[in-house]
Amino acid sequence: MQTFTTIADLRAALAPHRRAGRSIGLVPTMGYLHVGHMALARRARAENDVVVATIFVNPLQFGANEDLARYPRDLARDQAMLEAEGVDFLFAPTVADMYPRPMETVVDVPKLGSELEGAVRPGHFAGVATVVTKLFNIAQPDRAYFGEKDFQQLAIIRRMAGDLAQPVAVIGVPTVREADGLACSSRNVYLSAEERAAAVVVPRALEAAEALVAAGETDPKRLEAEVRAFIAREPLAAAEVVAVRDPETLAEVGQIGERPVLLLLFVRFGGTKLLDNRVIDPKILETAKGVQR
Ligand SMILES: Nc1ncnc2c1ncn2[C@@H]1O[C@H](COP(=O)(O)OP(=O)(O)OP(=O)(O)O)[C@@H](O)[C@H]1O
Ligand SMILES: CC(C)(CO)[C@@H](O)C(=O)[O-]
Ligand code: BAL
Repeated sequence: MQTFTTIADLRAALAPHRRAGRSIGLVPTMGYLHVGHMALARRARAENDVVVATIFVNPLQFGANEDLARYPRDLARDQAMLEAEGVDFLFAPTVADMYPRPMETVVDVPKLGSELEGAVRPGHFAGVATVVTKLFNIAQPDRAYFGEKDFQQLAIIRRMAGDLAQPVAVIGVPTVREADGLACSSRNVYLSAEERAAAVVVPRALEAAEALVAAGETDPKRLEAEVRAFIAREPLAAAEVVAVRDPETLAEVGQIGERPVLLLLFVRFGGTKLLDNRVIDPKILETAKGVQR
């Protein structure tokens, strides 16, 4: 695997492959990689001739009081992990390589980007959309891979790529979890031992919600309240976002019944944010009940 830090060097490495008609898969990350990132890399490896991973802790998507300076980093370990997955090129620019002058241009998906996590982190999703557009322009991939754990981010990137006719297929990859169900996340390293043990309440809350829907809950507001109460039983957890939404549009839903719904969680443990979500399909739950009977 070759590592590049400048836009020009990555483009020069990709040019002969593009001329030869080879497909390019892109895996954008902020580094400090874990098995969730590896699932993205593996999928990209399986579906493309050339795989490019990127590691860039993007200042545009961090708020003034967020963890930009202390975001975990370990380039040597990340390189070894990507190499083991058969990634061809790593693009790991510095902030000066990526943004040689202050960015004047912003890509924003303002409606989707200002609610849920976006309401708690103003400007965050515009920073994401802007850097992802720039990464698309730099690598010009045929396919780009993003985790479903960051469900709202994936929805925003899909919408952006569609609205702007960006010539890339945006592919979502299912969430990879630790043994106890907690979604793998780079920021999990911030958790103290007590917080890590308590964090299992997040996947458990998703399971509890599914059980409530299976038992007949149809009111999204009541389900949200029940999930909030479930999380509140864990004293170290502070639920910022508990939302039942349409999985396609992220719009609010009137009733849980015919169509699948998304339950989206953003829960803080101390200063650490954890995201998780689950698509709950009442029809499948109904069928499963029938099979058990
Ligand atoms: N557990 C996971 N399973 C699948 N994909 C994941 C998982 N965690 C992260 N990803 C995806 O990897 C890509 C890069 O994410 P990022 O580098 O921010 O990692 P992260 O673990 O989500 O970090 P953070 O803890 O900062 O949110 C994103 O598309 C993200 O959705
Ligand atoms: C997509 C991304 C790499 C853009 O900086 C980041 O938001 C992430 O790691 O999810
Ligand atoms: N994984 C999403 C990137 C962020 O929280 O900044």
